[in-house]
Amino acid sequence: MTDSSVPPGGHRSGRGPRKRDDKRRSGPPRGRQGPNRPPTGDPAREAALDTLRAVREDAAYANLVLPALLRERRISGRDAALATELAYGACRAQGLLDAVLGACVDRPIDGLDGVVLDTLRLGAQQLLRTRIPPHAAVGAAVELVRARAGSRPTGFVNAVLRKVAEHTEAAWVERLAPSDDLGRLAFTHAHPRWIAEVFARALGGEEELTELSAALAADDARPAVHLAARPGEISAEELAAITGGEESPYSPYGVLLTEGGDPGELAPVREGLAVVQDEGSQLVALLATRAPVDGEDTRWLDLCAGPGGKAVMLGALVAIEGGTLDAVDRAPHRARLVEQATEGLPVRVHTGDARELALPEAAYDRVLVDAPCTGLGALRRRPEARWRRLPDDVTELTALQRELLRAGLERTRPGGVVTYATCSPHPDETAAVVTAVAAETGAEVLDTPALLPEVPDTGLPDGAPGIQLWPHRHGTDAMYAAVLRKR
Ligand SMILES: C[S@@+](CC[C@H](N)C(=O)[O-])C[C@H]1O[C@@H](n2cnc3c(N)ncnc32)[C@H](O)[C@@H]1O
Repeated sequence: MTDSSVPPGGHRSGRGPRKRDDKRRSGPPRGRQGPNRPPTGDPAREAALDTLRAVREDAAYANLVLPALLRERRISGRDAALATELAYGACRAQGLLDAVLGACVDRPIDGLDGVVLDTLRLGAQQLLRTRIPPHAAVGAAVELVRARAGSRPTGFVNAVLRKVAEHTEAAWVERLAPSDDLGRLAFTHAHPRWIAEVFARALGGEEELTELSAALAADDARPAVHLAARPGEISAEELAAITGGEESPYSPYGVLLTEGGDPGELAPVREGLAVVQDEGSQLVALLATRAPVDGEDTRWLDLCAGPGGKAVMLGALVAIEGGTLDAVDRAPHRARLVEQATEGLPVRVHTGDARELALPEAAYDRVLVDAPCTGLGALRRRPEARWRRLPDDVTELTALQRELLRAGLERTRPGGVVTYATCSPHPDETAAVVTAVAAETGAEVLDTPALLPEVPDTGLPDGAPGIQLWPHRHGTDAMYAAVLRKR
């Protein structure tokens, strides 16, 4: 199970999610523009528009809304691919599209009617970031807004999109981008400036603008889909042969899918022999098993396990050792997902706060703390997230991250190891947490890149502890991990 398939419920996926929204987010959008509107004969753009509305009005997650909507409306094949490209593309590029639209409209675009704004974003996305011919993009937008809001806004939508079409994306960037290098790169690759600053810090400073440009570009592209073979059940070679994919470059369990389509429908996934999981997550689970420990190595603990992607791999690997894994999650629905994902493995699932749960102290040989984080390393998978996250989200999370890492160390026996991981490269959530907790507790931070020697270029700048994976370097999410030994 990838982090992308995670039903959002933790802190990682979106700003201040309200629990009661989870159900609504996972279903197709309803309401004014819901099922009763007249069809336009353009199911792909209608689905994309409904997704943008749900994201804007309900703070929904595009990667949950759209698939549900495609299923419900039985949209498949080319229409499904087009709906996905347009909806996710418009969400990803929202800041850039809004800047261009703002230059074409003589009033603040925030004040526009919601349907009109969504239609304009969708139209601008097609004009600037796809190969759809301009007349087709503008015509489709006009028909869409006519079907949703009547004929009144059609002239306005037509006129604004014609202005957008006067320049290419590159020419708009030339006109509108901030003049400083970092601001320009952020604008060019449709990222908020603060996130570009965080990436620059994680890469070692603003001097390295070529690498920052590559990082932002890779983060703006759709991610590849990887499967993880369940250790002991099927090899990556067999899985690749069955699925027509390719063995992943680094993970011995990984398969890169080369064909489109719903990976959940593949036979090995349906039969529980493989899960959809980014190669970076596979490498973090693998890393957690790498540092040698003296003596027994059969009691493992996954303190933040939901929805269970890494718990499946750890459970399968500890089974081979004849051991057991305790898996904890605070959110009951995510703990249930861990139970489902690890069925048949020697895994006991506990629901509760990892900081308080009555688990044995100083008892585990290996512990994984895959902490809730901003998810800035998996923005490729959450199309709208980069515009929803705020710099302040980090402060709230780092206190929890430190407490969870401390809780992990308390449960570890002397000589045992704890792997701390985030799917964020934000230095405050990664090396800073590890350095502070190691100093407080006396834990030894191990040379983590040396534990994963087959993956190149994982070291952090200035000798900071841990490994950092990157989409532009490794083709994975930007996962961070560090291994500590309890003294
Ligand atoms: C990054 S996700 C874990 C992903 C998981 N390891 C996987 O590979 O599928 C973080 C998880 O921590 C859980 N969580 C947050 N605070 C927690 C706490 N205090 N105790 C236990 N779990 C917590 C969230 O519910 C979320 O499921």
